[in-house]
Amino acid sequence: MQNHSSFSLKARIQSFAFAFAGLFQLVRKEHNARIHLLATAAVLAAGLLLHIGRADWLAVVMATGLVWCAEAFNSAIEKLTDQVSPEWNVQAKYIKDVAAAAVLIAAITAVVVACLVFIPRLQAL
Ligand SMILES: Nc1ncnc2c1ncn2[C@@H]1O[C@H](COP(=O)(O)OP(=O)(O)OP(=O)(O)O)[C@@H](O)[C@H]1O
Repeated sequence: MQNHSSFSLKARIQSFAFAFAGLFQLVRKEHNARIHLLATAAVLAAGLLLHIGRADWLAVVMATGLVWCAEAFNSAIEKLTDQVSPEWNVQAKYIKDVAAAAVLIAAITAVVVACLVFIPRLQAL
């Protein structure tokens, strides 16, 4: 824990370092994150190959970021729940299922965006 009374550039830079370490841990430990990494690489490659436009890139980047955010929060909530309630508990089940639903919603959104962006491009080939 740090003293938050005064602004410190060093502390801000350290916060970024912690956040990047969290991202690294997410990819290293969470199997779903590796699937997201593959999907992100595939979508970026498809965007470059199919020369999608600026508005399409905006949608693709937003949808991809949404999935990564949801996965990061879901993983953190899972770990926190395991810490607070290691035994089977109906509330723990609810919390984990709803957190997982956030990833599902984000993933469905990303699939819809990918269909809207890429299907017309593929049809035009
Ligand atoms: N302590 C618990 N109490 C009640 N149900 C739980 C508990 N832990 C897990 N569950 C149930 O099992 C499901 C899977 O939980 P788990 O923590 O294994 O996540 P997961 O979806 O397998 O995530 P990942 O594959 O990323 O590890 C939860 O969505 C929930 O329904």
